[in-house]
Amino acid sequence: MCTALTFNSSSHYFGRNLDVELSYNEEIVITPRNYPFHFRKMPSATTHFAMIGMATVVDDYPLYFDATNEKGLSMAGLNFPDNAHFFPLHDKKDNISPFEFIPYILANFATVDEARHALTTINLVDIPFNASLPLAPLHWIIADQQQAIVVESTKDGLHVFQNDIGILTNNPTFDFHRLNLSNYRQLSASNPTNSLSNKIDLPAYSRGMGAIGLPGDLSSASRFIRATFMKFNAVKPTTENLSVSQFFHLLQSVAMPMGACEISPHVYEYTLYSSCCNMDEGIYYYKLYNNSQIVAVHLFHELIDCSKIIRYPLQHQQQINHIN
Ligand SMILES: C[C@H](CCC(=O)NCCS(=O)(=O)O)[C@H]1CC[C@H]2[C@@H]3[C@H](O)C[C@@H]4C[C@H](O)CC[C@]4(C)[C@H]3C[C@H](O)[C@]12C
Repeated sequence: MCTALTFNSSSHYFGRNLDVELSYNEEIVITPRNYPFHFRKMPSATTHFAMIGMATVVDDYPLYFDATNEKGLSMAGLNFPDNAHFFPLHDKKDNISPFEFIPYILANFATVDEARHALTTINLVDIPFNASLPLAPLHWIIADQQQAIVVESTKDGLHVFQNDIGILTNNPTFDFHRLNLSNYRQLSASNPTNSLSNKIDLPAYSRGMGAIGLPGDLSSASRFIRATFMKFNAVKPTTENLSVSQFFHLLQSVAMPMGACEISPHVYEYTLYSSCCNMDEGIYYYKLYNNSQIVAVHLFHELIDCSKIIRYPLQHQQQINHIN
């Protein structure tokens, strides 16, 4: 499972947990402005916005999981199995394959409004990258510094939802998660008063009782609720380091320790990485399951006018600060 979220504090932040049972040899990849994106059914983009994100590189092509472009527009793909449906070629539409979707949107657009407009003519076409990398059944969150949307291509067509929560998890469809939130409207960060009965003495024996009923399990429905509760109650720090730290705490509240989610005997889904991208400064921070140190890669520290992708392998070594 996965969880993506936006958070505005000292800057604007976008990130996600990638929860899965295996690695795809992902790394941090910067695609500079002059890297030629050759789309299967659309004209190539030879100059475009630069972007930074997590991707698997195959045949010099960045297969992004999530990324942010130089304007701050950000996008992440999350599993949407059984619901995701991609269509045959449509000769009156802009045919984009799911693996091209993040590059296409981030290469061409600066804002969610621009992306939303482009989506009116996009057909997510069922062309896989190659025979060994089939279509990934995803839905996507697209966010800028002001707003977010969700894109879901299902059997009945392409749906674009305004996402006023700025959170996405997995199945079922986004409209379910949005409505399901109403079931939790009684949750509170402060201790509740006794509204059960004024005839019974019900002492608040602990702090945190306003969150009794907050689902603690790992299902996508529960992670959506938990991430929303944490995000909307989160204090907004005023410095970069504290904001990044706060962001990773929000993601940690919906992360998966290895062993808690068994998908087949002795195979576990776990949080491979957590990311937090500063959308204003183009800084991609990440943590790995076995390296809790925050690593940062800066888009604007590179020559973003060049034409070759720039790759930073993930730093898997745990960094422990032994102080005696
Ligand atoms: C499995 C990942 C999503 C994680 C997630 O949401 N898990 C939830 C599990 S579930 O709710 O319980 O089903 C997705 C996110 C991005 C995906 C990758 C990106 O789309 C890039 C390429 C696309 C190719 O078509 C397939 C390989 C791939 C490299 C994808 C592999 C895999 O499907 C990824 C890594």
